[in-house]
Amino acid sequence: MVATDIDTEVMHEHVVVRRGARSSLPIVVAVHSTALGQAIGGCRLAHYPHWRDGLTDALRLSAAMSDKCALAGLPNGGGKTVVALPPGRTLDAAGRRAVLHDVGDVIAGLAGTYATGPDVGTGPADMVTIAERTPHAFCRPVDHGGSGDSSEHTAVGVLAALHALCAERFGSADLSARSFAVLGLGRVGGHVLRMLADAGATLIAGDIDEGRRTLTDAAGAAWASPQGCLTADVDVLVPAALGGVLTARSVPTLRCAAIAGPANNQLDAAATADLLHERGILWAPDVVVSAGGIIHATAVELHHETSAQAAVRLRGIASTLTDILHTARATGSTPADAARSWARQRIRDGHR
Ligand SMILES: NC(=O)c1ccc[n+]([C@@H]2O[C@H](COP(=O)([O-])OP(=O)(O)OC[C@H]3O[C@@H](n4cnc5c(N)ncnc54)[C@H](O)[C@@H]3O)[C@@H](O)[C@H]2O)c1
Repeated sequence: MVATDIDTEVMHEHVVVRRGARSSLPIVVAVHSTALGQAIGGCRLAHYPHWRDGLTDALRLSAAMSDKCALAGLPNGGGKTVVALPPGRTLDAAGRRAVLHDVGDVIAGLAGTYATGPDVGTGPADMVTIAERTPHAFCRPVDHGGSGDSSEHTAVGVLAALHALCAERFGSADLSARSFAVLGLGRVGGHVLRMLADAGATLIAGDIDEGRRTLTDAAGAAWASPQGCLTADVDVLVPAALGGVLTARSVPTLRCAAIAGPANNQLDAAATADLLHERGILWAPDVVVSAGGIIHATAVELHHETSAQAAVRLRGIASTLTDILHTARATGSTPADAARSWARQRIRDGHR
């Protein structure tokens, strides 16, 4: 069959499914696209009912990474590693090391077409272990020559996106004039809350972990339950916990005017973008908003740029989002559709 442009949008270039030689665990590495450059995407170590569910996740997440890289203007494509742990399976230190070496061997066999980083279930220290088998592992700790934890850079990107979103939705990028509900106060959400407080914004925040209340106290924010936060009567909702928070059930309960946050995969389904659009809630696509960490890490570690050059790329999130929101407004489409078209066009151009 002759490959067409449509095929390159949906087909992965290379997918490896391997039983780890040391761990006997199923390892999936999906390389979605190298049209713009080396494919990148984190290593997910998570429980799945069946390894095929891990394969499905790897295919979906690697395709989303292609969009994320294209929208971030990175010379990279999308990939993903998934280690599918059987239900209830735990790993001791030796077992973890074994599976990370197995992952490193699979990546080493890809001749540099793909590099991995941290994701759900893995962190910078795990990248050091993978790097014992392949050089294609980034986001290692600073004392191992890497750029370390990316959450603060992700938060900087979120702030850039919030400026652009407020300018489009409210006619002013001034955050001190706006109210925000930050849902999830983990590594990224905690930074975002502090930065919004520094900008003089009015704040509500919540987390399933009551221990995070100290962060709201320090930021002068009001504490709310996760549900109270989600449905707060604020200008902007900032999803910073897990994905899937915007659904056909939750959208009718929202009282915000706009949404932008770092949480990945905020929409439970593509059609939920239409529901937000119908309600007049302006949603900033998470693939654009959450890219700060990967932009910084790849710029510094893979492309050997200075921190100053990386910072310029990071601030570019604001202009990218502005372009997407303007396109969506001009064409009457959703920001999700505008972002997808933009990304696919860049990837197609890269194939030519
Ligand atoms: N860390 C990064 O650089 C980065 C980069 C891109 C995207 N993201 C995404 O941003 C989100 C946050 O990442 P993180 O690194 O801060 O994670 P994290 O694990 O440090 O924090 C997540 C927080 O959400 C809270 N939480 C979990 N379920 C919740 C719920 N139902 N309601 C309210 N709070 C809940 C947790 O208690 C925790 O405090 C994730 O979706 C992640 O995939 C993170």
